[in-house]
Amino acid sequence: MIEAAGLEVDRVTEAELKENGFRSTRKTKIVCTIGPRTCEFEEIEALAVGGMNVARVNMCHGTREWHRDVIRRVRQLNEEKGFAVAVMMDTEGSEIHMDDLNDVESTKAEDGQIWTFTVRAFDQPSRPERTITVNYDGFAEDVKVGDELLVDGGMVTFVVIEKIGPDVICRCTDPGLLLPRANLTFWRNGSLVRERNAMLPTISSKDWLDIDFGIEAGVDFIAVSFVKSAEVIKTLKSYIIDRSPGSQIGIIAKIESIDSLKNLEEIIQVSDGTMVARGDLGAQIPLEQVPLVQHEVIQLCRQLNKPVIVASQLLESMIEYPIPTRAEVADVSEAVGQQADALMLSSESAMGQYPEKALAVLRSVSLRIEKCRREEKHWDVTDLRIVSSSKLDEISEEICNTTSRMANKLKADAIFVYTKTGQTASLLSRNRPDCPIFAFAPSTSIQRCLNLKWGLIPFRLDFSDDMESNLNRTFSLLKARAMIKSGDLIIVVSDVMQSIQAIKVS
Ligand SMILES: Nc1ncnc2c1ncn2[C@@H]1O[C@H](COP(=O)(O)OP(=O)(O)OP(=O)(O)O)[C@@H](O)[C@H]1O
Ligand SMILES: CC(=O)C(=O)O
Ligand SMILES: [K+]
Ligand SMILES: [Mg+2]
Repeated sequence: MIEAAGLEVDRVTEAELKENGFRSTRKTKIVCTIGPRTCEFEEIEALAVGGMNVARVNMCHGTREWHRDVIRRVRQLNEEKGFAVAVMMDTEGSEIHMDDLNDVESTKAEDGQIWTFTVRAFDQPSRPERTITVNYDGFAEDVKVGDELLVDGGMVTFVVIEKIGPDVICRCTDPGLLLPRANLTFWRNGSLVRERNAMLPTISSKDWLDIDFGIEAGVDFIAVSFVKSAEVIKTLKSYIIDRSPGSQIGIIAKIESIDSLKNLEEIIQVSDGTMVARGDLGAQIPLEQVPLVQHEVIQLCRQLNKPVIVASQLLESMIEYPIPTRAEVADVSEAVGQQADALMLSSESAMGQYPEKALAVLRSVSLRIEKCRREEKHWDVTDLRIVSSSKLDEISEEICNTTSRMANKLKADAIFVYTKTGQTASLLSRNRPDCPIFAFAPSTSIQRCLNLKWGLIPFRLDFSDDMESNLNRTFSLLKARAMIKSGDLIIVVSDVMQSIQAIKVS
């Protein structure tokens, strides 16, 4: 962390601020999935230099030791090199998937071939040819002859022709590559079958162990896969408070199960953020509905003051190619234009050939679209609903709304917010103002958590209840580092004092 008498800011952000000026600082945050292609210290560092705000580890893949090493490297990078990269752990969840194919990269299913899906486990040498083990014991009971079995939402399709005890015999009707641990859904008369498989726990026993591991390893966020209702998020939150009192771990609800859609508002309400996990979502609802759900979730999150991540296949072709397709650029532009808090790379950064180039595309598209919105004075006139539960909080909320409008009208250079919990910073971010929001928070864990939110530039700073002295100190520290200059117009708010100040830097 770069530290000058108690003021710490991300090294890359500081450089960007100086180079491009406040207004052209990127507002949309970037999450990168760390995988075999990006797990070494130098590779993670290259992503951090390229603008990664959050590193994601996916517990579907790799061992806990592997993840522990990655998390350690991110921490080390933050400490030694002045970054504030947050760590997000993503749970596996217990939806139905195939086995790891004994670690072969992929296997081809040809048109008309007969394959067996079974709940039996095999030792490597005894596995019969064209046999796939399924992780869910009730599988053979849930499916019926005539059901369609979709691998990865339709990358490969089978039809069930016979059931023999634990074995389900299928014929391939749409050939393609089977990938290790690919997700399986089954469809009857054009509808997704939700039978006993709908009762699978959102957090499996393996997930609980992973969560213990995550708490112990000090992750900043836990993303819960296949959330169906708000209950599971509440249970996890009380579990974490029990295990680790005072914990700042944020819980991200992944919207990827058809069951989550009828409980969206409650789920978002109890979570600390949401991810539109378009990969699995697109295997559970018709594809043409995925963009509509994305739009709805982004709007709802904004209303409920929660950050939202748009994930999966943003730059899928860049797994293999150094440039994206025009359609992918349009998709990224759409998510930035919708003002999602963050965009996420999956395979592109985990195992693709061009992780840094993919990151650069997200960065440049974000900057371009954000600039365009500013130039068009595309200010949001969205009526934000009141999220506070007490009158005092409602006053703070109103102050944040007014501050943002004021900053836009006065063309302020930045908003400064002194925030003990991060809440006031979040209420400002929610307004999506034109200028960047410098958020001063007392701990590095709050600083990292704020790094997921739109437009926030998180600093770590010890501050007191005396706003006058906080301001004097911050201004002189920032001026000394050429991060603000005389003549800049700054609007200041805090959760110490319910007031708005507009200050021209002298
Ligand atoms: N830790 C890891 N070890 C090995 N391979 C990994 C790891 N993390 C990711 N990958 C590879 O990158 C791919 C994309 O990662 P991603 O996190 O999107 O997973 P996914 O399998 O699509 O599941 P999810 O629905 O949770 O995103 C994976 O399918 C896997 O091949
Ligand atoms: C990210 C994720 O889990 C998905 O898109 O399915
Ligand atoms: K996962
Ligand atoms: Mg998923």
